[in-house]
Amino acid sequence: MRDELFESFPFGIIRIDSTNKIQRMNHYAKQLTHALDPESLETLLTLKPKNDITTWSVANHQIALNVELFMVSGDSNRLLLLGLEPNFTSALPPQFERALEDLTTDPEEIVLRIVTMISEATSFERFDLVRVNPQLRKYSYAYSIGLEIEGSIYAPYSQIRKTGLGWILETEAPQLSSSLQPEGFSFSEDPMLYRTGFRSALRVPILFGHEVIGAILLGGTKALQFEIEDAYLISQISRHFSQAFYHSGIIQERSYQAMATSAFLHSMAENLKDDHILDFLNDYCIQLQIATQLESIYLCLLDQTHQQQKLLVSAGRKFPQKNEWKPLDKEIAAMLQAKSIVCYSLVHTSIQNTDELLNQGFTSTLYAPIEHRETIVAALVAAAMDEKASSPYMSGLFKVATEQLSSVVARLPNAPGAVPEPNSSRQLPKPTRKDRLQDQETSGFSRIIGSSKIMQDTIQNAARVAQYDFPILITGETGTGKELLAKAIHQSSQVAQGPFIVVNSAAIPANLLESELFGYQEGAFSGGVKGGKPGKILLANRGTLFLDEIGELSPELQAKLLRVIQEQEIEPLGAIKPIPIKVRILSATHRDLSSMVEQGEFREDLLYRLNSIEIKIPPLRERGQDILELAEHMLQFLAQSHDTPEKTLSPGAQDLFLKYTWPGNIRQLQNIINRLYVFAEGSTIHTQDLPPDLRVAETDKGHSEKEEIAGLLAEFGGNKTALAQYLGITRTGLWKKLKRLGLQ
Ligand SMILES: Nc1ncnc2c1ncn2[C@@H]1O[C@H](COP(=O)(O)OP(=O)(O)OP(=O)(O)O)[C@@H](O)[C@H]1O
Repeated sequence: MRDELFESFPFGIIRIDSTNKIQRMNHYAKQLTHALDPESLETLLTLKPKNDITTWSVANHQIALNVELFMVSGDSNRLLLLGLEPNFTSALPPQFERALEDLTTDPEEIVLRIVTMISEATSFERFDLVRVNPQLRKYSYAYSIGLEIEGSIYAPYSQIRKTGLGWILETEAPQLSSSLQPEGFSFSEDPMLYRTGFRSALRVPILFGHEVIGAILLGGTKALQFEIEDAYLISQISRHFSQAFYHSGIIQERSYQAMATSAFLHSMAENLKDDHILDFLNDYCIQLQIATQLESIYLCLLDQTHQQQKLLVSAGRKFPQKNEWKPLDKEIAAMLQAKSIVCYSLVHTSIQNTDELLNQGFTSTLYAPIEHRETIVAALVAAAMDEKASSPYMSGLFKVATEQLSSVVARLPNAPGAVPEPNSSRQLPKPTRKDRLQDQETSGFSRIIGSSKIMQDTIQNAARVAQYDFPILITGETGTGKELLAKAIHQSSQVAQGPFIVVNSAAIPANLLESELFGYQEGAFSGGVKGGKPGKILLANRGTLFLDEIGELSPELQAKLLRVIQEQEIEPLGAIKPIPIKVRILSATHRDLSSMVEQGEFREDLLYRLNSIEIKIPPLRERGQDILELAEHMLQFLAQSHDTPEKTLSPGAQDLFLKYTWPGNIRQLQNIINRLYVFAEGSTIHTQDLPPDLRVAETDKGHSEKEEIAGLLAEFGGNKTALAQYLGITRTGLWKKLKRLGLQ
């Protein structure tokens, strides 16, 4: 892999030792030697230790040299890597670039792709991916795999300068310890690495703009295991994914914060005494009003039949409303009809302006529904004397606020007349555990769209078996909703309160899957936390483990998994004794496991263990009107989340949607809908807006999946990456599909 890159570029490596003596290490490109005149070397020595582009005037012509600087520790030498090609510093072998093409913001997926790429680029016995936040002076291990290090390699940020990570943070350049030896240790963690058996280390920064936002740390058990070319290649890889890594870090941080906040709020709501609920809601409105600087916020309870409303608590400028039941305001009625936030504004002519509050000195208002068990039970209303209440920002904030309030408001009975008076000490019923389970049950399966008989039967079967702890095997083509169904089963199961852990056997490189599933023995590990790395099976303890693409499991792992199921215990790598576990196993595959058993590719005993009940999800083409329901749902969602007018499919377009075979199922449908939402003009999507292959369905009714895919492949000029993206499936998924259809 590495050689492919280097063969295609003229480049050379020179060593500058501490006495400024220059030594050529190798020269793939003869031209570069021209650059090594004394004057140029002076210039080189002034460069900062990070990649730079320098232009030399050599002989009669100018050459632009891309220069990368690396440090090889053990001595104070620097290595310079020089390239002649104008795009030398951005080049990456095509297979790596392709791995970055399918855009994703899923932090886990990005981390996995990085691990896969690095493991394809070079061999190592230990890999750490570190996220760094220089502003907050903190760092964390995003992923670690490989030999466990003896001792704690974690250093507090204040002492980070002594570590290899600190060095690359300061210099923004890679660091290569080609031969770790006690006489030549450079960093505080080197003795521990050496004791563990590592003989070489490579540390590469991940730069985003001018900032180090992370690092890749590799350990090797052989001296000279990594070379300067590895450092260069990994720097290149890191540069390509740095943006995705940066953004996924932000997303992850936010989702952690959101989860923590929601857990915090839920537990507060749970422990709130009944006679404190109104005080809580009152305080909440006051805090929200102070934080948002809106003039007025109030919370209104609705009766079960949605005929009446009642002011419950308010903050800021008071409304001329009493705390008693009255017929619905028409804005609240509009909110109920839209089942989403509605805004009014004096200024935006596009927003229909009928709000009475606007006549009372307010210029914008917002009405946000609070739902419980999919029923709107209250409204959070805001009014402002500027445009703030009708801004998309405020809608986003109120969406979160209403979701948070839902569990508190749910504790108020919402029948007319049954509302406790403020500060009353009347006891309200607490939701029971059964209530909560029922709640989740509705939410899990209700997220699955499809009223076709075949789909309804499938959902019903799944809901029925969810309550038992039998292992379930979910089969179906790629993108049919296997994971969605698995999650719904978990949410309706006895272990709904436990974790739902997903392992996609196809997405994780085979050599890393074992530790991903089974984890490591105890000892210092990521972030210096004692206890090793728990595998996903252990993480799923008292919950559900969803093994996606189970057909991709190697024979060794099949055997180990079988043992886990039979013995109900796991043995992390290197552990002294097994750990007992209780996990509900759901698995999924798009492959025919029975014929894999016949071919000797899948263990029969494991198959019997996994599919005590099989649920087959039909492909989209067999679900009739579901296609239109899903399309409509996706269009509505896009319009709502972007605050734009809704688009609908014309009858002709609907017809073509029904005729098409949807080889990529719902993922493909989502891709097409996204594109139509962006590019189709006007509020109706017509047949001519549809992609060509859908329009072909108009004339060619007897299209088979094979013909469909073959036609698409030709249309994309054989570019499988582009086709996989179009179908909304991974390249591995496409490869399997082509193989199945005999098109490979
Ligand atoms: N019936 C459905 N209603 C709403 N959304 C759906 C439905 N089925 C699938 N989806 C959505 O389609 C996408 C693909 O679904 P999912 O990942 O569950 O499919 P899968 O069969 O597990 O795919 P793969 O085999 O490729 O892993 C997801 O975004 C999912 O939320």
